[in-house]
Amino acid sequence: MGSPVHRVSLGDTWSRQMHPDIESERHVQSFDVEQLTNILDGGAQNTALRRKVGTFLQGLETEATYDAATQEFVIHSPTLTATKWWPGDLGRSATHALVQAQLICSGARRGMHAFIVPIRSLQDHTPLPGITVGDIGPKMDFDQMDNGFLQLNHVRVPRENMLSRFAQVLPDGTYVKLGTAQSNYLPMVVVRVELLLGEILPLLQKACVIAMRYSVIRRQSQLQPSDQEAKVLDYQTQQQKLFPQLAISYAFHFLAVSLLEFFQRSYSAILNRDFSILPELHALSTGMKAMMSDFCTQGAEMCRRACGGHGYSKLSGLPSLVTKVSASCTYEGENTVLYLQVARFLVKNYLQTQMSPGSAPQRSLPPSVAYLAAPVLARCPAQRAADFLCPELYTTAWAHVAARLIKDSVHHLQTLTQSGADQHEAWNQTTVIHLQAAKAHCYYVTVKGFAEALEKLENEPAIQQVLKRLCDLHAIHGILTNSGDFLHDSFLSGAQVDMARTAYLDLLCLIRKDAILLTDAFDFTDQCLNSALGCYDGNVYERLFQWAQKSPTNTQVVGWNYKLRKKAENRQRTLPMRNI
Ligand SMILES: CCCCCCC/C=C/C(=O)SCCNC(=O)CCNC(=O)[C@H](O)C(C)(C)COP(=O)(O)OP(=O)(O)OC[C@H]1O[C@@H](n2cnc3c(N)ncnc32)[C@H](O)[C@@H]1OP(=O)(O)O
Ligand SMILES: Cc1cc2nc3c(=O)[nH]c(=O)nc-3n(C[C@H](O)[C@H](O)[C@H](O)COP(=O)(O)OP(=O)(O)OC[C@H]3O[C@@H](n4cnc5c(N)ncnc54)[C@H](O)[C@@H]3O)c2cc1C
Repeated sequence: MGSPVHRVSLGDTWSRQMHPDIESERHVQSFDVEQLTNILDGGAQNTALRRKVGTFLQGLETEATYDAATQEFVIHSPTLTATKWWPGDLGRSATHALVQAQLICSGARRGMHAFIVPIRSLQDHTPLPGITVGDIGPKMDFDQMDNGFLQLNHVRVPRENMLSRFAQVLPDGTYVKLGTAQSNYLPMVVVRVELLLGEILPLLQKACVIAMRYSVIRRQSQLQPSDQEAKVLDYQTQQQKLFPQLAISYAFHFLAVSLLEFFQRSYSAILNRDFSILPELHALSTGMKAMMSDFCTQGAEMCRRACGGHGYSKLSGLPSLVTKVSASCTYEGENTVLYLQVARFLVKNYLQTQMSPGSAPQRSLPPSVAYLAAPVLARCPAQRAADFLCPELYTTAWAHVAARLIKDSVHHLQTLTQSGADQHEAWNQTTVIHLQAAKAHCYYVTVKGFAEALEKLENEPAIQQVLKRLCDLHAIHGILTNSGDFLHDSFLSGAQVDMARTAYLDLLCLIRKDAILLTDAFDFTDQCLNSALGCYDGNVYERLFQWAQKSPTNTQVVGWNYKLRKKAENRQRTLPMRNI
């Protein structure tokens, strides 16, 4: 099989021939890889477009006080701790910033609004009056990015510089609200939704590609005494490390795509000032950002460790992927804070289901939490391992656990408030339980989303079959790693957990034969992977050796040692003469 030119782009001599160990993985194809890539991209045209272009955004925050006399906003960061820290491109490059600031007009605080603020001269790029700006210094990664700090000392901008789709300040300072208080948070939703597919998920997918390809090249020990050394991917424990990461990569892909579609459908309604959909959109985008960044970080680290010593080498590309994806647990909202936003949404909706008919106008629950009102199934009906390969069974199991944990968290909250605790204190004392409930809800959403995405692939039976195995694995992996939650109220018995494990181990064997193809379908170029372990052709050791030669220790330092030695020799020769 030849090397698709869009994947193999390093142009080195090794790329011209396939390593037989990776070539054999692609010899018999149970599905069409290009077709799966097209499905992931949402069509062949999008694949072609993606191969041409991988964006991102920024935001800021402080105080903006309206001065009606001059029709300007005075933007000010009043203390050292109000200094904005972190925005990308701010350190050296940006000429303007979009500042998220607390609006103060006619003496009242109106919440967060966005303002365009010029920060550097367009003539000589020096900071404008009142602006203190610079680079924040060394970071764990993103060295190429000039993340910056910004202080604004009573900087004046015209009234027109406030973004005013959802709120306006009239010349006399009258505040006109066109949306809800929450609509000013919409930009966070937009960025979070876009980051999932644009930045966070590809980092795990790349780590999977690298670790999977390396695992069919790396041979170590024997499976049978007479055999040649086995590919490490043939070890069950290696499969257990990597296949859940592959499954999650696909689960998150389909979920992020459906979230993007939901966002696009909702966005036009929001622009037309229908905000009814915003709470669910917020909860979904926030929960998915938190869950994806958590799992992608753990998954990328698992892939790194699955590559043994070479995974620790920067030439593998894996350390950089791990440190980059780790940042996503913090930026665009720290994950604990985000999960608690989801919990707030869950509590509200659960309480809605508890309202007695007639006590308040009943509204239907948003689709993602409709399970809270579904009839309760006390026991899982599974009787054999194969029953755990039924999407309806495991989706229901996840809904059951999420609903129980949400109910439990509300119960704890209510018990504390009924015993006289202040509402905020009661919330804080139950946040660990809320966090657990929010995480279970998010897992349920991914399982349901993956299963629904597969239903739409009925015209691609081969791809549907191979992806269903990943969907099953994702759902069962979660059940096994959280088995305590499923056993807690005897929804699952110990015997049923054993059945789930049997189904899980069988799936590892089935996924093994398609593992390389499933990672090929992500369609990363060698250039984009930038990994000596993960190139399409599998020529790992040749490339590692070649790349190691380029290490400064092997080039400049040799010359440097030589110069030092020469200098020392010269000194030895000249010193005695001087002494004379
Ligand atoms: C190549 C590398 C790429 C790297 C790019 C990195 C770029 C990074 C950029 C950034 O990091 S920009 C900074 C991002 N900052 C955040 O995301 C802040 C995170 N914090 C929060 O989201 C907080 O929760 C909060 C919303 C700021 C808290 O504010 P507040 O205390 O006012 O809120 P609450 O009382 O919790 O909620 C009030 C109300 O608003 C609803 N809500 C909250 N957030 C949103 C939202 N995004 N969209 C819609 N609605 C939202 C919340 O549910 C509450 O509603 P009710 O329950 O009262 O109805
Ligand atoms: C690589 C990178 C790029 C970034 N780029 C940008 C950018 O372009 N623009 C921008 O504006 N910002 C950017 N940021 C900043 C980022 O948005 C913030 O760091 C992030 O939102 C977390 O806020 P914080 O640093 O104040 O954390 P903190 O809020 O100080 O969090 C510290 C700890 O406190 C806990 N905590 C905080 N509040 C609560 C709560 N209510 N309940 C329970 N626990 C809580 C957190 O869980 C965490 O454990 C970037 C950050 C990074 C790392």
